[in-house]
Amino acid sequence: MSERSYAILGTGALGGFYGAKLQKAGLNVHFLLRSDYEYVKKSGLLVESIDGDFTLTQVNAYDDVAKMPQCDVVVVSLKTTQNHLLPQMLPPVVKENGVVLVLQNGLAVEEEVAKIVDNVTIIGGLCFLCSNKVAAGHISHLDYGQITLGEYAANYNPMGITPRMQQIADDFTNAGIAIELTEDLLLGRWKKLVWNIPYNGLSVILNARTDELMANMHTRELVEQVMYEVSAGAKTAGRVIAESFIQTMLDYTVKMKPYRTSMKIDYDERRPLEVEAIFGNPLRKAEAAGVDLRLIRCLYQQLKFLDMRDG
Ligand SMILES: NC(=O)C1=CN([C@@H]2O[C@H](COP(=O)(O)OP(=O)(O)OC[C@H]3O[C@@H](n4cnc5c(N)ncnc54)[C@H](OP(=O)(O)O)[C@@H]3O)[C@@H](O)[C@H]2O)C=CC1
Ligand SMILES: CC(C)(CO)C(=O)C(=O)O
Repeated sequence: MSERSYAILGTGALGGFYGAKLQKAGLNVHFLLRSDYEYVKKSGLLVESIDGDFTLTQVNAYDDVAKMPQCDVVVVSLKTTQNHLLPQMLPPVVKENGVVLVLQNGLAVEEEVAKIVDNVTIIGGLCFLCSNKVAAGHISHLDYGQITLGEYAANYNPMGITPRMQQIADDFTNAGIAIELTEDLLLGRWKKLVWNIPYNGLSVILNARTDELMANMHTRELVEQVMYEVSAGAKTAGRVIAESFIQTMLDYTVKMKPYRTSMKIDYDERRPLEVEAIFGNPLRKAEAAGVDLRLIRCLYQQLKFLDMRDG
């Protein structure tokens, strides 16, 4: 059994799910909560999952990072809209030579983390997970769950497969979470954006689920065009996304259960949208390389309007 301790910063749909699985497998896990703190401290966490439901009647729950022990691995699972809190949250909770594991969607979060903490390994994880928090301490895992891990280095230079990645992968695998390792985190992040940019954006702008976007020939074509533009964005960072990958993402979504994307759920719940991490950062990176991603800019501008008006 691994001796590594884990801190989960943001016990929601994703952090609550993976953190609960790690604790169930016997790891020492510490959960930071906000509105659910009192409930979870008293009653624990319930995970309803396609892989089998389970309850953790006792969890280490905290409402303040200052009360948490320093941990070997700190999982960042807040929405990126809360990342302005990371400079206060991360330093007290991560051990010297520990790991910060960023499991959020979007681009360039690892760069932000690197400005906040020294002497730590930063690993990014691309999560193919469909999970929602449906009530206090109650997570509903609907589909998938695989994480692709990649280690961060300055300028996103590819790091290959490192022993630290392997150790974390072992902990997650032992907890029943499927893990893939990537030698190039930046390529992994752009590949994840091939899905998130068209579906998260269009689901909000057009008030549509993934199956609706794929069933209509006009939106199906638009999704594909946006995917190709994401691939053009990746190219500005020197990363090549194969055409076959775009086809795979389209096929994967057709086969997916009709899904309300995470951004659509946030919009419907009147929560802030992760527009900057998922759309703004890729746009700015491409722009800095002299390329204007016009379709993505058009989605960005509409999402900013909706986020400011309704969020
Ligand atoms: N859900 C999914 O299936 C997937 C999510 N992702 C990504 O994972 C990240 C997390 O998303 P998700 O889990 O869905 O979001 P959630 O909103 O469900 O979870 C975030 C949690 O962070 C908590 N939180 C926010 N601010 C604080 C604070 N100051 N102190 C303590 N806790 C805080 C929230 O508490 P409160 O309950 O009070 O709001 C919430 O429970 C996002 O980047 C998302 O894009 C990626 C792939 C799939
Ligand atoms: C790809 C998917 C559906 C699950 O990982 C997702 O990232 C999202 O809804 O934001």
